[in-house]
Amino acid sequence: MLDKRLFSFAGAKKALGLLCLLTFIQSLAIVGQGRAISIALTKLWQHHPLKSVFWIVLIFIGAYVLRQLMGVFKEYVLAPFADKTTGMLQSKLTQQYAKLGPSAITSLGTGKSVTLAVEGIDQVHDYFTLVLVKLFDMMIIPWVILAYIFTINWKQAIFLFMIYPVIVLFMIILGYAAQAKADREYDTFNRLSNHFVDSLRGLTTLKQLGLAKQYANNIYDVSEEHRKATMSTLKIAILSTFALDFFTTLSIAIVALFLGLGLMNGTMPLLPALTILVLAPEYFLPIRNFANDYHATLNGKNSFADIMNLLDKKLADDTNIYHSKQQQWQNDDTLQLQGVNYEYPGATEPALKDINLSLKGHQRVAIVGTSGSGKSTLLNLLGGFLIGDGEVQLNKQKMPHLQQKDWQNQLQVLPQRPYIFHDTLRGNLSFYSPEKTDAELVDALHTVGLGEWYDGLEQGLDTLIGEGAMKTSGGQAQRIGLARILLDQNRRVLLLDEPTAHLDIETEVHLKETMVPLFEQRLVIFATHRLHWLTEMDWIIVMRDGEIVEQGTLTDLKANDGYFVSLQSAMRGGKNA
Ligand SMILES: Nc1ncnc2c1ncn2[C@@H]1O[C@H](COP(=O)(O)OP(=O)(O)OP(=O)(O)O)[C@@H](O)[C@H]1O
Repeated sequence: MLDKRLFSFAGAKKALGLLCLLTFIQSLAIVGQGRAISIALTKLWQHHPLKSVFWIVLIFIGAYVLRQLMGVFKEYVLAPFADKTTGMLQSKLTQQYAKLGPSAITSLGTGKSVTLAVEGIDQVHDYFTLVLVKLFDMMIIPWVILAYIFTINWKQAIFLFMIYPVIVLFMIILGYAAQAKADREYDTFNRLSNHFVDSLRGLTTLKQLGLAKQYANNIYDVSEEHRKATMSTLKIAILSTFALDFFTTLSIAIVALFLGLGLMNGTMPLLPALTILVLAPEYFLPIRNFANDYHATLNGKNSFADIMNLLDKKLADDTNIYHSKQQQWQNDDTLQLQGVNYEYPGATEPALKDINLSLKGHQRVAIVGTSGSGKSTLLNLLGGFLIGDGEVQLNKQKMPHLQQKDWQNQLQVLPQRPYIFHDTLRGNLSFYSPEKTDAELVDALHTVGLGEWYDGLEQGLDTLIGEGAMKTSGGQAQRIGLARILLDQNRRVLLLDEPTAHLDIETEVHLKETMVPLFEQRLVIFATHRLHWLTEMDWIIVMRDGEIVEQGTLTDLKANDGYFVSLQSAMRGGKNA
């Protein structure tokens, strides 16, 4: 019903303690209000003058006002707690995304990650403000009322006490049914978010392939599924409201019947009978309110659980084991992997199996293999973005993984498509090296072959680029990525994940001229399909199905006449190498 992790937040105990106190005062006000109206009505029924009920009506009004005021105060207590906690959750969640890295976002789905951090947080806010109040009402108000009724007529109190678990049982059964439906609704909503974001990002590809309409139908199908899931949750919600209303009304009717019989045969005076009758609906009201809002906040409960599970995900806490002697990767520095395996969460097969390799100094290393052989996974593992098992050594120093600050501070990464942020050209070039002057940035642009393009920009380095601004071509984005590397001479380990895979051969040839000089004085690890790069490399690692099947120099591998040679002939452009 309530996630225990809620109590671990700062201020939770104080807010909940206050909520408890205010609800208790409110329950006394409810009893006072019921008692006062019953006394007033009894007096009037017994033909007392109107004047005689003046004070008691005033007490009734006072109790009523107190009850409403407590309701308002409860919101005042809870709203700041919910605002503060959800604000903190949102910032922790975005920080956690950054810490978990791109592989976690990919497995969660970009759409869901964004929805969770925006809409999910709003749902959690509703969950906090609605459910907590109703839950405390349910835990306190009925029992104060029952205790008071017990002092008036213990038999009626026992009847009300006995009927309560029956209603709770109904609520639990319907709650379980609603939870299952709401889980499906939440699932389809997340799928819809992922589909929608995916199709927006891949719109160009979809248009090019003429699949935009088919994909739109696909989104329509998922949204229909979501609509149906929402409707079936609502059906359960309405059914449960009806069932609870029916049973509570029936229980009140039974109480009224016994009270009426008691009045008729003279065993029960009017005042206590009327007091019990007025208080009986108040006794059931909190559980009805809780059940009504419970369905509305199930998505908030699911989002809260998802957010907390993400925040509870274990991060590597041993990221400071490696201490590099120098700030820069030196020619005698070494990196070794022994028996390293990696399996993606939920995968049936490991993506990397028993990896053994040894790299040294300013070596240029290529990783080759067919698609899906594990090149990117190995590169991500070497960069410390994925953590596998097995032994890793940096400069003969053993460590459990490569998510080491001192190692990662030496890395530069050039992926297939460098991300161009929605920022000025200056910001996009210099966020790794903000100390660079404009002249140095312009120099770097000329070096990577963007001089002509830059000269044509009216606003120069102040030109806004990226999404929602001036678009850059694949080749231009790749050159901007290269300029970033060029500008940061401190980092001396270069990880390249098929940086030219999406470029035409002409652009690739031009880029190659700029890239090769960057390989000087660096440890270069280059995953590639294009075999013409291999002549630039000192060492080649050949992968198949997650394993390293061969490694050596190009000459050695050719002479071996093993898997590499058949791979080479299977790949187009093999003649280049
Ligand atoms: N995020 C992921 N979750 C689950 N499995 C994954 C994930 N990324 C890759 N894999 C699987 O791991 C294996 C290795 O993938 P990887 O991307 O490392 O291959 P690759 O050699 O780089 O392929 P390509 O040349 O096509 O980029 C593949 O079977 C792939 O399906």
